[in-house]
Formats: sequence, structure tokens, C-alpha cells
Amino acid sequence: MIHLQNLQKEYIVNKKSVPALKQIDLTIEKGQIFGIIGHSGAGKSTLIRCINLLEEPTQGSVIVDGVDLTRLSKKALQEERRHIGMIFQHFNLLSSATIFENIAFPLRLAKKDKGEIDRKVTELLELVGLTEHRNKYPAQLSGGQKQRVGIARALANDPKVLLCDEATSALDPMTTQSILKLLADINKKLGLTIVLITHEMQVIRDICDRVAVIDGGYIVEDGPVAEVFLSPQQPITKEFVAQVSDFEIPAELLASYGRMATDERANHRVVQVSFLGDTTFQPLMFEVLHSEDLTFNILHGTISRMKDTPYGRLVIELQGDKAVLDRSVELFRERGLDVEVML
Ligand SMILES: Nc1ncnc2c1ncn2[C@@H]1O[C@H](COP(=O)(O)OP(=O)(O)OP(=O)(O)O)[C@@H](O)[C@H]1O
Repeated sequence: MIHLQNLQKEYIVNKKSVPALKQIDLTIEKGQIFGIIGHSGAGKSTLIRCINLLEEPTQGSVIVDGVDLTRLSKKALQEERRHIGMIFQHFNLLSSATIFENIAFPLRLAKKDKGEIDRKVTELLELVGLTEHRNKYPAQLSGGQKQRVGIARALANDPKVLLCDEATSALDPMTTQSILKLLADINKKLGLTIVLITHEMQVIRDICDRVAVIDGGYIVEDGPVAEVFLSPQQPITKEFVAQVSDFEIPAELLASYGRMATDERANHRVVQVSFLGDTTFQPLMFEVLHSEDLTFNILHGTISRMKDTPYGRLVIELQGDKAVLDRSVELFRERGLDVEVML
């Protein structure tokens, strides 16, 4: 659905070049919820704004549904943009217009007739759960409700793609959840492709199918959320994943490992074992622990969900003969578990 090819963007500030995006190659499939995560200044906003050419790339192509937007005339680009909706962190609503009029705005621009506007806005108000608020003004709504108006307005022209620019960053955790749920429902119901940028791994975990990590204008890692989440490769990705993991090796344990003599240390290990999908509910680990001559101590455990995929994570301390420890780790891996030796 979306192909970004060798995309580059540099801003010129005081006649000096400020590179913001470097050699971006990304493919986003139709119907996916695709997340882009990065720290402040990494290039997220620039990247998402290049997808509808609100920001013009310095080099490269932006192909949306088979059309290279960088090659279109101004008029043709305007037409193509109708198929790409966008929502913003601060909602960008017209404060002097009612909720109805805010949602009707893009339909009026597209010169739809009154009957059609009325029908469409009524349908959208129902979709986002704001039917009874149609005659209110934005100032009379909560942040979450304002974002619902933003979503309805973005969907008015039946777009193929919805771009979400930090759409939940100004909202509290509960409201964030309700907006993410609405986006996931819309994605399912309408088969809409959604691209979102965020600095919160929780948002990625809760609704995205795939994720790309952006750092210093480069995409440094990308893949299915479950894979990136359970087995992050780059230090920055590990940092983001740590945002949603509440485990740190206890200081006392670290200190006691530090005090151990080398041969005693060889008989101790702390491992983090991750389960994904159906394996989450199978006793794979305990089969190994039961059959090998070792003792174990559970330090931390979690079972949760990434969108529709269950996953589990267990941190255990193992004690036993070094050869038995090595073999047990191998046996975990043979059973398809992802194992990281932490200590
Ligand atoms: N209009 C602009 N003019 C000049 N430089 C810009 C402009 N917009 C962004 N930049 C620079 O481009 C780089 C990427 O900025 P961008 O806003 O895309 O990052 P971001 O990841 O979205 O950050 P944030 O989360 O803080 O919004 C930064 O170095 C920024 O200073």
C-alpha cells in the first residue's frame, strides 16, 4: 500500500543543511497498523508528513496505492491527499465551528451535496460515539472526545490510509486506551491502513502489527511487533522495550553475584525466557526444569498480550552444574523459547 524508497529529507536553516531523514526504505502493507517509534528529534513527524507530502522529500519516492506522489502536479496531489486522512496530537479542530461542521469540513471542500454531508457526518458521529454531541463546540468536549472528532473528520472522505501524528500523546492512559481501541476497531471494520508515530512502546504493543524504530533519521530496526518486542536487536530498541517491562535485576542479587568466586559463579545463571503465541500456555519450560538436576528461583513473571498475540516472560535464577545449565538453556531454545542470559 505504501512504499517509501530511498527517502531523504533535509531542512535548510540559515543556509545550512539539517538532515532529518536518511535513506528510508519502508513498505507498509494494506490493512496493517504500522507504528514508527523514536525519541524526540529522531525524524518521526518529518517521516509521517512525507507520506502525504505535507513535507516534501529532498529525494526518493513516496508511493501510495501505486501512485508516486512526488511526481504529481499540485492539483493531482490535492486529489490524492483526499485518500489519506490525518489526525494530530493537538487535534487541530476549528474552535468556532460545531462538531458537526468540523467533521463536515472536508466534505464541503470536496463539494459534496447537503444531503450526502448530513448522511455521512451522522454515520461518522455514530462510528466514533459522539452522536449526542453534534451541536456542541470543541471547547465543550474532553481531550478524548476531541480526538474522536479528529478521527471522524479524517475518515470523512473514505481514505485508504490514516496517518496518526502522536494521536494519543496529549491524553491520559485510560483515554489513550479508548482511542487506541477505536483505531483498532476502525482498522478491522474498514480495512483501513493505519500509520502511527509515537514515542511510547505501549502504544506499539497494544495496537500495531509491525513497527519501525527511527533514530537520527535512519530506520534502525523493523519487523513484526511480537518479534521486535521479544527479541530487540538494537540498543535503542531495547530501551523502548524496557519502557513496558517492569523488571530490573534486584541490586542485592547483582551484589551477591559480584561477590562469588569464579567457579561458584559458573554454577549460577539468571535467564529471561520469552514465550509467544500458543507456547505461552504450554509447560515447555517446566518440562526442562523438571527433567534436569538443577534448582530454580522465579524472580519475575508476566503474561500479557500484544494486540491479539499472547506472550509471556519469565526471569529465573538457575543453579546447578555448569554443563547442566548450558544444556538446559539449549533445551529451552530447542523447544522454541527465546532465551536471554542476563547474568
Ligand atoms: N521545519 C523545520 N525546519 C528545520 N528543521 C526541522 C524542521 N522540522 C524538523 N526539523 C529538524 O529535523 C529533525 C527531525 O525532527 P522531527 O520533528 O521530524 O522529529 P520527531 O521525531 O518528530 O521529534 P518530536 O517527537 O520532538 O516531534 C530534528 O533535528 C528537527 O530539529
